[in-house]
Amino acid sequence: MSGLEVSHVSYSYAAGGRKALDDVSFSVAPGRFCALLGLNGAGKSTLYALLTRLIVAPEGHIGIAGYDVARAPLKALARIGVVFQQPTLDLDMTVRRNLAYFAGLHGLSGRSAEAAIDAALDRLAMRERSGEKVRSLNGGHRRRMEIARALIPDPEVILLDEPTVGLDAAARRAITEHVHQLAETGPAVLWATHLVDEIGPDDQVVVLHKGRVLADGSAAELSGGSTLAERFMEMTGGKSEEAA
Ligand SMILES: Nc1ncnc2c1ncn2[C@@H]1O[C@H](COP(=O)(O)OP(=O)(O)OP(=O)(O)O)[C@@H](O)[C@H]1O
Repeated sequence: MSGLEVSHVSYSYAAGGRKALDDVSFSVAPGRFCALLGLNGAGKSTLYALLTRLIVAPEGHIGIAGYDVARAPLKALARIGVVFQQPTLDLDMTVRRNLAYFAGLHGLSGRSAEAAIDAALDRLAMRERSGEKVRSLNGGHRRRMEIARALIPDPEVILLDEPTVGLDAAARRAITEHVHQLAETGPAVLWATHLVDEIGPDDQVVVLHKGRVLADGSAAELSGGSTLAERFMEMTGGKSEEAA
């Protein structure tokens, strides 16, 4: 299987210190939407930093589209689309200029860049906004634009780190639906969240708590006879690292 593979990954920020990630293993198949469900401090952002090689895992294996992130980092990273928690847009450029700049970073220019930009904007229903300055967009449209940007290199794995933070309910729903539809077109999607209402019954769910994987299965399987929210509360005690 390609897609995303994480195997026995551990990480501590300080030598000998507490593990932010402790023997984490799971995989996401192509075409799957996987929610990485965890409270504050669970280790979600640390995992994303390792997947994107912002930091390097001393232990374990990370595979992206069949490439080992440690042994073939350029090939692996070229197949990832990332939406980080903090927006990174130039507010005074138009949507299209922002995307064109990013396309250039990926070696695309001219007609191939335009085609990739149009296709990405269409997938997020954002084409009609392409001439607007980012500053004039609302939070939901800015986020959609960042997701469109992540699609430009036609990634096989898409990583989103709590992409709905700060958005209202309608924008949250729209983005969640768009990304579920995206997964159906082929890429493996990893969506970090602490909000169970962003997860559908057929989605894969990996529950991360205090650096460990507590559960991995479909939302329906994990819910059992109760709701996913109840099961998540039972597993974690509803307490984040900060609150504990
Ligand atoms: N740069 C850092 N230096 C030291 N410890 C860190 C650093 N970043 C995170 N941690 C610790 O690592 C653990 C995991 O944090 P991480 O940010 O990965 O969790 P998270 O699930 O992304 O939480 P949040 O939703 O709050 O971002 C926490 O105990 C956190 O305090």
